[in-house]
Amino acid sequence: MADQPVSELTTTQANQEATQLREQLDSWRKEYYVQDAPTVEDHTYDMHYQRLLDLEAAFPEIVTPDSPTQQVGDVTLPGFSKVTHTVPMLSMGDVFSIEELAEFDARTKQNLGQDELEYNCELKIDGLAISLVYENGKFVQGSTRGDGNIGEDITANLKTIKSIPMTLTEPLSIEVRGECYMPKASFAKLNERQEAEGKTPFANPRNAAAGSLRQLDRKVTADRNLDTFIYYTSSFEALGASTQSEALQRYQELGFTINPHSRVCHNMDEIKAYIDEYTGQRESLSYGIDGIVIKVNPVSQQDELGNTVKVPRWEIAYKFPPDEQQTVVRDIEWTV
Ligand SMILES: CC(C)(C)c1nc(N2CCN(c3ncccn3)CC2)c2cc(C(N)=O)c(N)nc2n1
Repeated sequence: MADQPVSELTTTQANQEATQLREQLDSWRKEYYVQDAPTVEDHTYDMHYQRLLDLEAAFPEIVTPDSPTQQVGDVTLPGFSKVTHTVPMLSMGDVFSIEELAEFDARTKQNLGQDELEYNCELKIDGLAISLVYENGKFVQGSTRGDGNIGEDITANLKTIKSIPMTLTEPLSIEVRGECYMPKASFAKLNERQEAEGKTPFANPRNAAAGSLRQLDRKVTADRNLDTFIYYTSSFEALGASTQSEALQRYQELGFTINPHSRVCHNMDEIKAYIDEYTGQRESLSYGIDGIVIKVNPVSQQDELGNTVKVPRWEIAYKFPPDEQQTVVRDIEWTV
């Protein structure tokens, strides 16, 4: 039935197929949103969702109020209230080769009318983005990135993470962002326990961190040994920093944990050296990284470049090739 054109179906047939689709979609949503362990690609989910939309459009009488098509917007888990990010949490443009990175460098120089730029290079931590809000130096709210505009309030869970300060060293009212991640050693221990208890192991540290953060029971989160690196604030004026590298120092002074491997680079050669160094160190780091983030260092130039609808023009993520091809791609790169 599923591949029969909707126009050839009877109402009964459409209703039967729609009911099956709703059950299938609901179970996939539960895997994705509740267990953080999806078993199908987004594309598969989207194809079935579109089929249900087509059926319900052709046969409006079969629509049910609990149909996934009737739940508007991003589904938040029961028990987590929504948080609207006052400054949207943008995503990141990404490139997969040094050549594309050189194009980003050339384009950015041209946009700024400069022939030399200062970048801040950072490891791209493989965790999930969080937002932390402080009022007069007190932690008041924490949330997930969600869809960039609306996330889930996970304040109680974030309070169990040792690297998140409840009080800053200065009474600032700021919102900061960073990556919450699970160290590799904690991930291995957690999966041993999952298997020992007959539970499904997590696919990777990122899923484990997401699943641990979005636990309704904060005691479970507390037991997962999560950690954070802070890298951004939407309240730059409150910070008193004029570059990304100075801002990182300020986050540390305020009591946050920052990643110790950031480096100011002045040209593509220095950026390439940084990428090569940390491509080689990847396995030895105690946490997962999936690339390098290159940011224009002066905030004034970041503001001048601005953002597109989805991503800042002043930063790019260089993504490592997927593990299985890593050695092959790396060899080719060495001959370049
Ligand atoms: C604030 C900016 C936009 C410059 C920014 N955004 C980031 N991200 C955005 C996209 N994010 C995202 N997440 C889920 C879906 C789409 N985008 C996840 C964080 C950064 C992530 C890392 C990292 N991982 O180590 C980092 N050192 N710096 C970042 N800087």
